[in-house]
Order: sequence, then structure tokens, then C-alpha cells
Amino acid sequence: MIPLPMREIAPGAVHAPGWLTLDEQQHLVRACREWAAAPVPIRHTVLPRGGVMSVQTVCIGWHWQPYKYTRVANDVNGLQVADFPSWMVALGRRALTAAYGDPADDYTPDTALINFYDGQAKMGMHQDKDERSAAPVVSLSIGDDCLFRFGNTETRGRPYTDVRLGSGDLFVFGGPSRFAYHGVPKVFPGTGNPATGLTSGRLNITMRVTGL
Ligand SMILES: O=C(O)CCC(=O)C(=O)O
Ligand SMILES: [Fe+2]
Repeated sequence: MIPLPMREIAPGAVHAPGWLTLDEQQHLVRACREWAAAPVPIRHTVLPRGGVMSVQTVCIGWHWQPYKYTRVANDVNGLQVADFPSWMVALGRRALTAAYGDPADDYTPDTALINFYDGQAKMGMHQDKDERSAAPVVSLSIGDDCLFRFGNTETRGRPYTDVRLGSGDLFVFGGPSRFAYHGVPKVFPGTGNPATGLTSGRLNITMRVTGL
């Protein structure tokens, strides 16, 4: 398949369709399966007011819980999450270079949220703002397509742009878009390629710099 060209969705927000090779997707699926099992199992995050996220999440490097990062998952099983591997740092740097066209040797993500969406899961409009760093977020998607809504830094509502994210797609948001609201209103079940190793659902990995 010939990938679509890269597109700037907003200043500092770049969508690169089909950026990951099938091999890289397979490797990431295998790694995420291991992280989902141990040391901290993937789980539906419970929000402070009792709500439960439809997405399942596991973290590496630092553990995210609403609305902070901790070294140990004291809201799950009390264990320290898996290390952030150096190959992921390298992948994050390559992603940034691809998106912005500049060398990114000073980009050192130290956490990633790994989200699994079943066919019904969604994520409401939110900002990624628990990091104490304005370094870009690198987002990688594998499996089923989704509707990704990328908005503005002021409100959850319009203006926003709806983008269909497919397997292997890269989405980077930094600069003036770093704190833009975004969400996933819908997953399209059955649209993924089982050759990735993911036979159903959608995997999303967001690398970030915690600044901690
Ligand atoms: O699943 C996605 O594409 C976005 C995930 C996200 O926004 C997050 O984990 O903060
Ligand atoms: Fe987010």
C-alpha cells in the first residue's frame, strides 16, 4: 500500500500515515503484550470521581494515574512499572525527525501510556498536561482504525479536525499544539490487519517527557 502523504493538522501537529513498517508494528505489539501482563497489569483506570475509563492502560517508565505520574503503581498493585527501553527513545527521536524534519537527539521520552481500545472504547476530549515538560508527544497507532479528534488549546469543542488514524500511523503534537485538546470518539472494529499480531482492537502508544 502506498501511504498517504504527511499532513500538518495544526501548527506543530503532524499526521504521518503508515509510518511504522509491519515489522515495527509486530515488534511493538509483542512488547506491549509483555508490558500488559507484568509487572503492572493493564487495567481500566478509575477516575477520582468513580468513573472507569473504557480504554485499558499500562505505562512504562513512569506510571500515570489521574492526574499525576508516580514510579510505582500504587493504584494498581504497588509495583514499579517496566523501564522505558532505549529502543523506544530511538523510535521517538526518529518519529520527531520524520514529523518536523529536524534532528531530535535531545528528545528523551521517559514515559509511555499504552492504551488498548476494544470496539466500544473511546476517550473523551482532554489535554495531556500532567507532564512538566512542553516536549512533543509522539503517538503511534496499531490495529483497528479510529477517529481521532484534534482540537485547540482553549476548549474541548470546536474548532477541531477529525483524522482517521490507521495501523502504523504516527501523530506528533508539539509546539503550539502540545496542549491542544484531543480525544478518540470512535474505533472502527474489524479494520485492522491481523498480521500485526493484534487480531482485534486498537493499540495506541503515546511517548512523553514527564519533566520529573
Ligand atoms: O488513543 C489515542 O490516539 C490518544 C490517546 C491519548 O490521547 C492519551 O493517552 O492521552
Ligand atoms: Fe491524550
